Amino acid sequence: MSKLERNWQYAEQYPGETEALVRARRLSLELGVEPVSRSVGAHLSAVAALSRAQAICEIGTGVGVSGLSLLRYVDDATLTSIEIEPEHLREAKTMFAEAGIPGSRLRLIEGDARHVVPRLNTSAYDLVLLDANPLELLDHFEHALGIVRPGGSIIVTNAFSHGRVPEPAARDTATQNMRDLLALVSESAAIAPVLSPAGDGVLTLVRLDD
Ligand SMILES: C[S@@+](CC[C@H](N)C(=O)[O-])C[C@H]1O[C@@H](n2cnc3c(N)ncnc32)[C@H](O)[C@@H]1O
Repeated sequence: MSKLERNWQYAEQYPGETEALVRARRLSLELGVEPVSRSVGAHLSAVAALSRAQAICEIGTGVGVSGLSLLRYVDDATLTSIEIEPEHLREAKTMFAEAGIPGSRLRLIEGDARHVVPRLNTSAYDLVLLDANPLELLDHFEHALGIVRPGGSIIVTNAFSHGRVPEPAARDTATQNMRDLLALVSESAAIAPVLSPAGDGVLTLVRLDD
């Protein structure tokens, strides 16, 4: 194992998780839904806390690992979470309830985020997480830009597209979408981007003040 791989592995094993997170992660893996990794979850928790997020939106609820991470240190935040698969949303509801998150802090919406997000309030969210279908990434990003407030952040998971983004021979659509997004935000005067190698890559984008 190279030094970089050892660093990466150490970082993945480092964060402690709550019992609720451990339970949700186990269920997610059992159901074949890829949850955010431990270090990515810790990143989500820390960004939400650092930005004192009150209104959070996530696209791709899955079984709730990312949602529980986003809410971990922000007791007064509310989470709007959108999921297209009824079964995933049902399991996530159970995970949130078992974690003791009151229903008043959750708005769980079943539907296609490409139709749901454009109906949400504009510039209303402190933090938006994109963790859904990579083939729809550019649509989700455009809609996320509409709902995040100036000074707020958008976080994109799987920014290495399972290791393919840095691989020049990889030309599949999901990988190309991610490369297009990385290029777009690195050239934008309206966004401060940071790409972290946590998990399969986390891209954090701060929408600068207008
Ligand atoms: C990688 S999983 C999300 C995992 C979750 N964020 C977690 O860490 O526990 C992606 C999820 O996005 C959902 N999804 C895919 N396309 C979607 C869309 N257009 N709108 C809403 N959800 C979508 C999938 O059904 C799946 O549950």
